Amino acid sequence: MKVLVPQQIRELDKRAIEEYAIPSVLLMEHAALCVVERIKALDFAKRIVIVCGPGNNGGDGLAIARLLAGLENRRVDVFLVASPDKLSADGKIYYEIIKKLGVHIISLNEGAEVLLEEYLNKATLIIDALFGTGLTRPIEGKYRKVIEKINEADAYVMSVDCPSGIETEEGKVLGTAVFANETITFVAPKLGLLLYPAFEYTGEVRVVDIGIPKALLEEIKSPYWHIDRLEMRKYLPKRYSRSNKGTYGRVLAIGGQMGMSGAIVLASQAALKVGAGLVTAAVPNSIHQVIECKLTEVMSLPLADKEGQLSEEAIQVLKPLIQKQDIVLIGPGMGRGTGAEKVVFQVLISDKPCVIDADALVLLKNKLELLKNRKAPTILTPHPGELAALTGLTIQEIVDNPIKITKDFASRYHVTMVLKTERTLVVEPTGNVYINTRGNSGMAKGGSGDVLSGVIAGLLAQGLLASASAQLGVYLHSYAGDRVAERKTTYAFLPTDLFEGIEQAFKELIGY
Ligand SMILES: NC(=O)C1=CN([C@@H]2O[C@H](COP(=O)(O)OP(=O)(O)OC[C@H]3O[C@@H](n4cnc5c(N)ncnc54)[C@H](O)[C@@H]3O)[C@@H](O)[C@H]2O)[C@H](O)CC1
Ligand SMILES: [K+]
Repeated sequence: MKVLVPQQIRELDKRAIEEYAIPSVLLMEHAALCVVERIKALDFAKRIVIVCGPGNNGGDGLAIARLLAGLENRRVDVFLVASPDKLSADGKIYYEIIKKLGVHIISLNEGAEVLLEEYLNKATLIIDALFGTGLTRPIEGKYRKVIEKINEADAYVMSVDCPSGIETEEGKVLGTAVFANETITFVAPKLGLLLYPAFEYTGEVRVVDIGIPKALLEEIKSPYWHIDRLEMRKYLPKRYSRSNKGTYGRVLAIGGQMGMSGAIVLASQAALKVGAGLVTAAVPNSIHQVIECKLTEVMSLPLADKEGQLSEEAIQVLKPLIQKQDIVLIGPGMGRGTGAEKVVFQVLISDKPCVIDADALVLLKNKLELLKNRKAPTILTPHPGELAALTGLTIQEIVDNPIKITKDFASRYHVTMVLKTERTLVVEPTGNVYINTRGNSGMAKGGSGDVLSGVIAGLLAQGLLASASAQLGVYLHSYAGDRVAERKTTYAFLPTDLFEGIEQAFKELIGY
């Protein structure tokens, strides 16, 4: 799904009004209807407090109050944190209506906070309509107090368009912000809502259509996309009744070292698990026996070894072997010795599509020109630490600016990047950015990344484009993680459990 920045939402709004003659108040009414529809689905929402700010977000809140006022068994109280004569034009319309309807409105001037606290404590649902996309400066004074009171209350909090205090372009908290249980956002997901730290405030995000003409939405260009089920279904590689193992691609997975046999086992098994036809794990001789014991369906190959890591001599065997593969995965558990570095060089100069992970990423640092000159599709799967090693930036710089830095790297070296964080990004060389919102803290564990690189490699081997392999891989992996966490909690799951989760992820994606 397309993700937009607030300025684009304003543009859509303006064009809907000017080019389609849709009165702005109609959009507000539509937005309010969507929120009320959701409120009606919440049985506990009997005592509702709506907190309204001065702009159109507050206007939405007043429009919601009008619709709720007509419902039985729901008590509605409105707190207006603005003087009525300074409301937006549409907000004023609703203010006049609800006043006439007899809705209980409390104007929140200095000193009325005690009253607010009293009402919030009795409420079962708080509607946060203080600020939306029009927030321009840090929250201070009475607004800060109101947000603090909302956060202290026990009631369920539903934010209108965004949690108040969140800036919706970069996802920053301006001063303070509402912690919502859910956010109903209008028109499209706003970029900021998907990013850190905002996503810790939004709760579940629901996107609703408020009647902006479809043609306008389709026309508007955005480099940002949310990785969601509908899109991912389209990427599922085809399975043919008339096929054999050669149909689904050969993967060579290079990695492993003494004391790290698990990483390459996980990665190579993951490639097979998502449908690749034939997978070979190429490992240093000293761990080959161990690998043979651990692997059943994956083939293995011992390579020349020096002190438990791959040695330079491994290249003689690897060079012809790479030519027989459809794709190469390199890095999991490989180590960073000089032999490993030579092997990375060999893969880079090959004409095979490849997935580069873990230690191999760090070894790329002095080979960036080779990376840039590759003709075959290349996918890099760093976490911020590995990207820091690759770029010479600090981890903090990457965490503060993940989109820009990953985009710059992807376009400069013509590679598809998968930046692994709690909001994993897939970035194409063209600059398109795909954001994943699934996954959980149970996946922050050694071995998870190895499964991911294997999954992506297995999809790439089946003929998907690099970006599609990366997006679908990230989706399946994080979806699997969420299913596993449901069964085992985020504490007690192991990356090997992801294999079972991947089965569920496929089933639900296919629609079994
Ligand atoms: N197409 C749509 O998506 C529609 C969205 N709607 C809603 O409108 C808001 C955006 O409304 P806008 O009036 O532009 O902004 P806000 O309501 O967020 O507030 C602006 C208001 O607040 C003042 N202000 C800004 N920052 C601060 C601050 N830190 N402290 C105090 N005051 C502040 C600013 O000066 C303005 O006066 C969108 O989110 C939707 O909820 C429409 O209802 C329908 C179409
Ligand atoms: K809000």
